[in-house]
Amino acid sequence: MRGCRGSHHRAGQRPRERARHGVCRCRETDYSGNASRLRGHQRVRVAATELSFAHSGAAPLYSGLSFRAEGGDLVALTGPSGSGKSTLLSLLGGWLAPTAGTLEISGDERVALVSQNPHGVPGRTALDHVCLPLVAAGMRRDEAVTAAREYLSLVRLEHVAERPYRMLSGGERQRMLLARALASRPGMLLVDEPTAQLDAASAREVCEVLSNLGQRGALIFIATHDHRVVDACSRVIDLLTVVPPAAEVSS
Ligand SMILES: Nc1ncnc2c1ncn2[C@@H]1O[C@H](COP(=O)(O)OP(=O)(O)OP(=O)(O)O)[C@@H](O)[C@H]1O
Repeated sequence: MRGCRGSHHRAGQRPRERARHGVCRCRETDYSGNASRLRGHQRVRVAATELSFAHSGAAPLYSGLSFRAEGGDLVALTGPSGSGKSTLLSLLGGWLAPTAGTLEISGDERVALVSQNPHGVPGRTALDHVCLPLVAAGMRRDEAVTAAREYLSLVRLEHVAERPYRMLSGGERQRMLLARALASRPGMLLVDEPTAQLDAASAREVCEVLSNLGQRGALIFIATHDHRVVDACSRVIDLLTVVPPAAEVSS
């Protein structure tokens, strides 16, 4: 296994290429099917220093945004619509580069994104979806099935493992995609508005799952408007206060 290199995203630097579902430049060869441990990677650390970002031709979304976070943190990104929550996820994922300041990421850089609108293959089962990143990473199919069942159980979906995607509810789809993202064993998990499309009961289930995931060692950033999601998080970065001055980071 080869270690991940740390990276700086500096102002003016081209965003690096990165696969959306947690494939990094290191080789991950140790798949045992045990869903409960992170192997061979140091916990990710993120340090944003005096970060500014503006989309081309637009006013800055934030300037002077500074925060630190590391594996095990469950961080809510809050702020009104248009304050730049999804944009900050893209900066953290390396798909955008800061306009000024630095975003330093070291340790386990593997990243996975769960987007706001769940997508899946209608006829494929939940189990198939979670197996995919495991098989793609070289795991044998039978081992992948065992591991995928563990990830599904982590998000309380073992009972729908054999159900096709088209028959899953909105909340089940979100949780299944969280399980699939976790199956790629990211150091950092980026989640965009996980409860936006959900009714109260499904949103509560997703919050409970997110709260448990925070204890697994990955660094999780969640862009959200939902106070229930914020309550499930251990830290909050409020972008309301960085349009444009300084971020308020509370524990
Ligand atoms: N590619 C782009 N080019 C120019 N402007 C963009 C681009 N992407 C987003 N924006 C603008 O940047 C601002 C921040 O968008 P972003 O999606 O990050 O906000 P948000 O806080 O996640 O919003 P919401 O809560 O509504 O999802 C918005 O005004 C949006 O229109």
